[in-house]
Amino acid sequence: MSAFGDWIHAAGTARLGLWQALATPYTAEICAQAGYDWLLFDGEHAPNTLQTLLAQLQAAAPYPVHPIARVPVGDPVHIKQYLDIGFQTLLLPMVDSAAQAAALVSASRFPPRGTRGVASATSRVSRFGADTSYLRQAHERVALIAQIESRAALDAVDAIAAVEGIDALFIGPADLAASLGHLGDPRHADVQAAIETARAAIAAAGKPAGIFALDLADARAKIAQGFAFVSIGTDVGLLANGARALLRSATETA
Ligand SMILES: O=C(O)C(=O)C[C@H](O)[C@@H](O)CO
Repeated sequence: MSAFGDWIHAAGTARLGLWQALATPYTAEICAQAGYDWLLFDGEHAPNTLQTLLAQLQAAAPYPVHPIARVPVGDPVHIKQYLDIGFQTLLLPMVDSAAQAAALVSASRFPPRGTRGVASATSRVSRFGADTSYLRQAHERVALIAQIESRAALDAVDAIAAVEGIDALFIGPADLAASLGHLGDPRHADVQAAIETARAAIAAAGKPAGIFALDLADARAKIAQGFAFVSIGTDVGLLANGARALLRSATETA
């Protein structure tokens, strides 16, 4: 198992994460000191740029939390840029085949193992050249998580999980539901059955299975189901739901 997989399983319980979509270093630091095992910084569905992601990564750096970044699309450009600013673990959306997964692994590795461009003298990840071991060790430090969130990905989950260099797989219920014909209904029985099938296949391949939980009850259920790393909430949800709940409480008659 990879170093990331070892880290996931070292706790002996599910690693709990919080989704970051507010795209600000201030809220990232607030969440980083809250005690979560990992934070997901979303480059796909949040108003993030490379600069905002860098600022959030720097804000979280002093805290014992594992930063994971989701690239907007799995391509060599975003992989290269996200790794160069210092993310070591990337979540790759919409991985639908083993061939696609293998190409993404190659994009994350320096030659001769892959095709990642080299700029360690100016990159934060190698401490701007001070970490002279980075080039040799990068392929061992980088972890890639393939998102399983389509019918095609379900059909290929065994092959994707078998790809060397894919350290873990992560299920996206919203997109999976849409792909299965249940747009907006990730709790549909067909979707939940597909999620369990994928989870079992990932576990059988010896790799950690992660998932985005729909709410706290779903998070508890997914942990009990055997998911190894679970996003149990979002920063946006905490703020939006908390703001509404406070107003309701303040205006309710005693
Ligand atoms: O498909 C999903 O579900 C995910 O990948 C998680 C969502 O994208 C997350 O942004 C919450 O909506």
